[in-house]
Amino acid sequence: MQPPGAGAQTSSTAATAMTTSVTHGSSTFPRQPVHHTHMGSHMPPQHVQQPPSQVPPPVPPEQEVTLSEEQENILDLVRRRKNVFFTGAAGTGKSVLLREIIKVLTNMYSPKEVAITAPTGVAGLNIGGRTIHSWAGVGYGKESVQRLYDGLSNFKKMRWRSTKALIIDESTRATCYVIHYRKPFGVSLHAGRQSVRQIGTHRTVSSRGRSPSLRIE
Ligand SMILES: Nc1ncnc2c1ncn2[C@@H]1O[C@H](COP(=O)(O)OP(=O)(O)OP(=O)(O)O)[C@@H](O)[C@H]1O
Repeated sequence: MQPPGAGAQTSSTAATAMTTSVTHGSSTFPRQPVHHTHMGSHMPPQHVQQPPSQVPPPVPPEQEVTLSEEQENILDLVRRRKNVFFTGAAGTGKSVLLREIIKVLTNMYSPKEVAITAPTGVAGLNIGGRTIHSWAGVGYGKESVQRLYDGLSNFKKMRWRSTKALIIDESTRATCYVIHYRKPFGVSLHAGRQSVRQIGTHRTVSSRGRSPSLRIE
């Protein structure tokens, strides 16, 4: 699944493993190019086998992860402040990569400047975040931009303005967006350059014949 306007450009690494493409200036937010990556045909899904023993094994301490070349390439795009969309089949290492992305972003910016979100509460909790609707403070997001904006509390407006990077982890769709903001949200809203037109669910968006995904324009 790709947002509207996505083109295709083969990545320099692992030609069979993933493709990377960049969108330019369509009506889809963000306006910055978005790198689209499909992860992992070289990494087969992993099936965890439970040991036959009755005694559960001790929980190992969190270990340093050595990322695969594919994961490292995507992380590098994030380090270079590129907007990234990545997807991949189950077990291809998206969650491991996302944890590293969060570490990089919270070092690059500050933890308060990184919004970690997901379309559902459970998914949000899995990554230490919250729902995109709750973070944005827009409820179901069905109203016009102006009404949504007018309904934001000062606290929420401040949160929008101070956010430097937005992560939307659509784990149920095996996709993840990482979006850097060069301009503060609030200013952009006022300037009308980058605006929230709609934050909707699959149903509200697809019923308008657009991308079947949570979408920010
Ligand atoms: N770079 C890595 N080094 C070692 N193990 C890894 C690496 N990346 C992923 N794994 C392991 O591969 C397995 C699958 O990874 P992960 O859970 O991140 O995949 P996923 O794509 O998020 O899967 P799902 O879509 O099912 O949630 C896990 O056991 C994880 O620890």
